[in-house]
Amino acid sequence: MTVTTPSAPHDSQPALKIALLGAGTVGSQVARILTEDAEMLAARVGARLELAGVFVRNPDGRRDYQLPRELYTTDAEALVDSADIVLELMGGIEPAKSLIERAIGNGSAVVTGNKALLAQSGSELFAAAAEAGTQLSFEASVAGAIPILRPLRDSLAGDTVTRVMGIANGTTNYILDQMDTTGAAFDDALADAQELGYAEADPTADIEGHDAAAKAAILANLAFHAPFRIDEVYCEGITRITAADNEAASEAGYVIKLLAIAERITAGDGTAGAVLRVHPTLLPREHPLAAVRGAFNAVFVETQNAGELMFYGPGAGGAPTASAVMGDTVSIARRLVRGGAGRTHTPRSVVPALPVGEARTSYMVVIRVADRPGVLAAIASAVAEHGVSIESMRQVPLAEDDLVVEESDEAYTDEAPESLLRIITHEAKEQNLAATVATIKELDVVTEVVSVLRVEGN
Ligand SMILES: NC(=O)C1=CN([C@@H]2O[C@H](COP(=O)(O)OP(=O)(O)OC[C@H]3O[C@@H](n4cnc5c(N)ncnc54)[C@H](OP(=O)(O)O)[C@@H]3O)[C@@H](O)[C@H]2O)C=CC1
Ligand SMILES: N[C@@H](CC=O)C(=O)O
Ligand code: NA
Repeated sequence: MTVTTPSAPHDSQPALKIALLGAGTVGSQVARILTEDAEMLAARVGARLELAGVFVRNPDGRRDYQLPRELYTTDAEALVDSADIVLELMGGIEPAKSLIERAIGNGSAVVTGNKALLAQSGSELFAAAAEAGTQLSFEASVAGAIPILRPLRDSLAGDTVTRVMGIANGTTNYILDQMDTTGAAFDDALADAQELGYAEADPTADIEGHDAAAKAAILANLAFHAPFRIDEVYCEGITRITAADNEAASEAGYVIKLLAIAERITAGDGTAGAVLRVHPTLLPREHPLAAVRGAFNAVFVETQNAGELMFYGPGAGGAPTASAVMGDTVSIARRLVRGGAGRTHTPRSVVPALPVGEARTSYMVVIRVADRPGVLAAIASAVAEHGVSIESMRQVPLAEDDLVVEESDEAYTDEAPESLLRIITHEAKEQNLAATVATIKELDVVTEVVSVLRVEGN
């Protein structure tokens, strides 16, 4: 599609120059909105939003939404220096960080969706924007189109947020949902997510949990008004999930979701802090998060006064994310027209990140055991040894053809039939649960640890 930039609405209106860095999945949709909705935006802002240019690697590349060729440039510095508002939609750390710093140094406002950058260098960028008296907005960086960051920073600023838990990565939710509902293979579902524009340029960030971890750090930063970085987030992706995990989840009435959790806790030594964690998690099928389909996201926020809030909507995709970018852009543009200092985010609280072992959670452990007297007692004793109590234990005899009997292994004779034992623990400290699994693995009545997954929402 090729459009000519429409004649500027209301030439008498002042114009704000917009620099667009990146014209991929999200940037091309922002270009579309700036072009097709120019009249509406000008009326809403009180000034025209004039696209000064688009920085890309390949100015002759084909785009989802094609602007006139002369708007595309590889001279990022000149473009940034010409703009009132810089929209950074490139991704990656460099040159995005240097260009954002350049824009802030010029006193220009910045809008970004770059969660990887903010989770690594957000504190210094927020400080630079505050020092320059300009605005750095980033609603698109977490949960796509969902307005979650502004409510955390502003609407809930007078409350105390104690926990944030949600599905914050659309690509992995799409993959898990496709595998759960259609039996799709992992690789096929990932390829679809990439085709649909959900995945990062390098989808390893999605499937290994790094994208969700970056978002957990940003959510915690705004929820707890304290700086957090991605290297303070415990992170497990979905690539370790096995068919046995999926079978165990389904058999027990659960669904597996990749959850990002940031929670205020007090450690065993009395230190008040926060644990930030991302990992595959079992949710009861009736839990609201279990019903989140496709690339949608949903975030639960627990607070002292407002109670529990839930935010839901598209977490990925060009147009939904562009909506969040444009929300920040219009908000900034209105302030530039009206005058006044930019709204900055300067996290002042000190909330130390605590090790994941201090978190309280529960586990579902599925093991294969020899079916003989004393097995349950041995398991119960191993669990109790670490101060963990069992919520439920279910034994399922294994049919003969379920057994893979190795010739050389005398333990697997006809005299010792086996069964699957599914244990769901009560909530306990992560470190005690992990120690319990390690002890169970060593028991001679246990022939295999089939599945170990954390459980939420029981
Ligand atoms: N996709 C999504 O659903 C969401 C994405 N985001 C974030 O938004 C940002 C953009 O994502 P998305 O649009 O999907 O990414 P794409 O990979 O689709 O687009 C990236 C764009 O930036 C340009 N670009 C990248 N690196 C450079 C460079 N070194 N020099 C010049 N141009 C460069 C590319 O140019 P060229 O086209 O010439 O290669 C391309 O136009 C990322 O930070 C991402 O994490 C946030 C929320 C949702
Ligand atoms: N790759 C990300 C894009 C949005 O942040 C995701 O899948 O959520
Ligand atoms: Na958002």
